Amino acid sequence: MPDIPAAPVILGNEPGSFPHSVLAERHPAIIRQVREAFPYEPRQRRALDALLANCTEGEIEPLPADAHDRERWETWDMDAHAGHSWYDVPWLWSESWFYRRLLDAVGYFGPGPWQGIDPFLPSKRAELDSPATDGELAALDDLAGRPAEEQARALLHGSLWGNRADLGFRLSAEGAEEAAPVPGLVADDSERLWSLLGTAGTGTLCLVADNAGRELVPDLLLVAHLLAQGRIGRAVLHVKPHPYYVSDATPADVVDALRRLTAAGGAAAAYGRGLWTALSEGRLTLRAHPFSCSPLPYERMPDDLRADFAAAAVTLVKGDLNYRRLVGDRYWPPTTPFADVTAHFPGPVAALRTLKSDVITGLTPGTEAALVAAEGQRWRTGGTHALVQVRA
Ligand SMILES: O=P(O)(O)OC[C@@]1(O)O[C@H](CO)[C@@H](O)[C@@H]1O
Repeated sequence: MPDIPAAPVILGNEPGSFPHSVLAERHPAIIRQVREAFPYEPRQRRALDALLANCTEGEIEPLPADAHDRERWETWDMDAHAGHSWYDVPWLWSESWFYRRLLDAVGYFGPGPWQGIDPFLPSKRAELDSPATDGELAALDDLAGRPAEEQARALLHGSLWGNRADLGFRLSAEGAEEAAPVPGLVADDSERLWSLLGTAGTGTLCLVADNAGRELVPDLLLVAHLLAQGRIGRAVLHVKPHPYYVSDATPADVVDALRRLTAAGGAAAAYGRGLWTALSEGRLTLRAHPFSCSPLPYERMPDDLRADFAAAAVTLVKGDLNYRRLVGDRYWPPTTPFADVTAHFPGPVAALRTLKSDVITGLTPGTEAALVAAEGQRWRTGGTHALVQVRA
């Protein structure tokens, strides 16, 4: 690891800051949304009310002794943070804790009849079934006639900007898409990414997915294209083991997306069938590692996950949250080299992300200055800029 001075870890305790607004406003809005989405029973409603009070005014309370994942959370710093306000521990930690406690409140971990029912399913399904998704899938018919190179670039672009389709983000950023119709890339290492993916590859691509629906669909299309073109021999798709950050993709969401593709007809269905076959033949593998929902940076990933990434020709890390976990959720000076903050990662890594939180690295001084001159600090969180950053 290069000797880079540590930057301050982001906490949520500064009123007026973006992290504070997530804890004080976004989380209560998510609780309201979940309450309305299902006919939850009185016990669950009481638990959601208790969570609302606890997450906004209370202290972190350790998981009960019989919780199925208590030991795991102990290794994930639970005891160190217990007794503190949600605002005073690392923001990354508080956010993960929120989703863990929300799933408890609705009975997701069971036992009981609500076990395994995804509280975010209605909003995920609505997005997957939307006319916007129809339009995106229909556009694949035109793309199918273009040269493979052009298809690959279009699909990479789709996967990158698909990251704007994040349902939690939309709760507090309505209108962001309209605000910047031609948003810019603040860093673009895509040529380096293509050189890692070669033209005749037998290697493995790991794709660490982010959101379901309109982000996961283009991610899957990209994987299907790379497999079909022989640029990779195998792909491993890392998704979340349980619902998380509202719209994050789980194995069930992958199945929904594949059904959506195969039912769409045309080129979309051909992609869908290709992926279906790849899964059944073991050329595409799903992984739902517990660490994917951990409140910690990837620097602390366990050995089995490290081995997965080490074996990949390249790991594509999608989205804002995964970026925060990849580089460390810290107030880095924006010109801190991306290669330095990702030196811990066990293989070539590429980040594809729209900017939705304060963390940023790898900018040139000129780019940072131009962004600040045009927008103050709004470019960091507005979701209107994106990046492709690669450490080979
Ligand atoms: O990871 P994603 O889906 O791109 O974004 C997740 C996100 O909406 O949630 C966090 C705040 O809760 C921010 O990091 C980011 O804005």
